Amino acid sequence: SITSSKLSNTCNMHYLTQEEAAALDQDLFNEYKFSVDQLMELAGLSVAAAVAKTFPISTHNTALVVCGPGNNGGDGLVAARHMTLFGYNVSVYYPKRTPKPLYENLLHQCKQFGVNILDCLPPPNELQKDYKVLVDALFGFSFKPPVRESLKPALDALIDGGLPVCSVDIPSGWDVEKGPGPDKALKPALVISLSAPKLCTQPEFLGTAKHYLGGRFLPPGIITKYNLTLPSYPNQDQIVEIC
Ligand SMILES: NC(=O)C1=CN([C@@H]2O[C@H](COP(=O)(O)OP(=O)(O)OC[C@H]3O[C@@H](n4cnc5c(N)ncnc54)[C@H](O)[C@@H]3O)[C@@H](O)[C@H]2O)[C@H](O)CC1
Ligand SMILES: [K+]
Repeated sequence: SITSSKLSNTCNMHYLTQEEAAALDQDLFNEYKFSVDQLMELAGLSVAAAVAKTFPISTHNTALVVCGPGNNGGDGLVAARHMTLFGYNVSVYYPKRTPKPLYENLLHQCKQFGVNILDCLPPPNELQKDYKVLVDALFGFSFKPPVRESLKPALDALIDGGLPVCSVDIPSGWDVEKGPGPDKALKPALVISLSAPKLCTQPEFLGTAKHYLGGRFLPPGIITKYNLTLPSYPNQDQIVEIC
């Protein structure tokens, strides 16, 4: 039945702690010799694929991607480029830029592909005028609450924009393990867990949000080491739904 397949898809899933997520990431770089660009490209591509599947261009052709200072923001820059290739009209808001070639190059590529880079954020109540969907690439698994003042307006835009939000890896502002705090929290419509889901993406926290797994790059040794029980990706797909 639908119920039992839903249970089998989530009940025995191993959700990562913040420490495990960081250790797994480090293993990919140190033990498996991946470069961050390689993984970010696949992560960002899977984000774009999940957004397009959930909010098709036929109904949601304009998107704003809000990017933070770390690799979660980098995934957002990659996703923005791929969404442009898919035909979306994409804008990026990237208020706190880290001066590293990786991010500078990704931003440069966005510009070359016709992504509109915003200097300032429209007030939350005006976002609905220009956009149909928001992508939350503000914070990922390294976030420690509470959010600092400088990035609060960016988070508030995602919370108060009145638009569906697609969160990259975790919903920004949430505790990576404990989920949304007692204060006003983001309520995403879609979460794309990258490589493996973190504790805050358990069904009790996500409620009715759609949940996809992306970042199809884990070597078998990592799956064994971290006891991961992940759904299998269909065919050549970059994403798989976690029901
Ligand atoms: N292994 C994988 O699956 C891969 C995932 N990727 C993505 O990388 C992020 C994690 O990236 P990381 O650079 O470690 O950190 P974050 O982007 O989560 O954020 C760090 C950034 O945010 C600042 N910050 C932290 N706490 C706060 C706060 N309370 N207020 C304001 N700012 C805060 C911090 O100073 C840093 O600047 C993962 O989630 C995936 O999205 C990789 O792309 C590929 C491999
Ligand atoms: K996020």
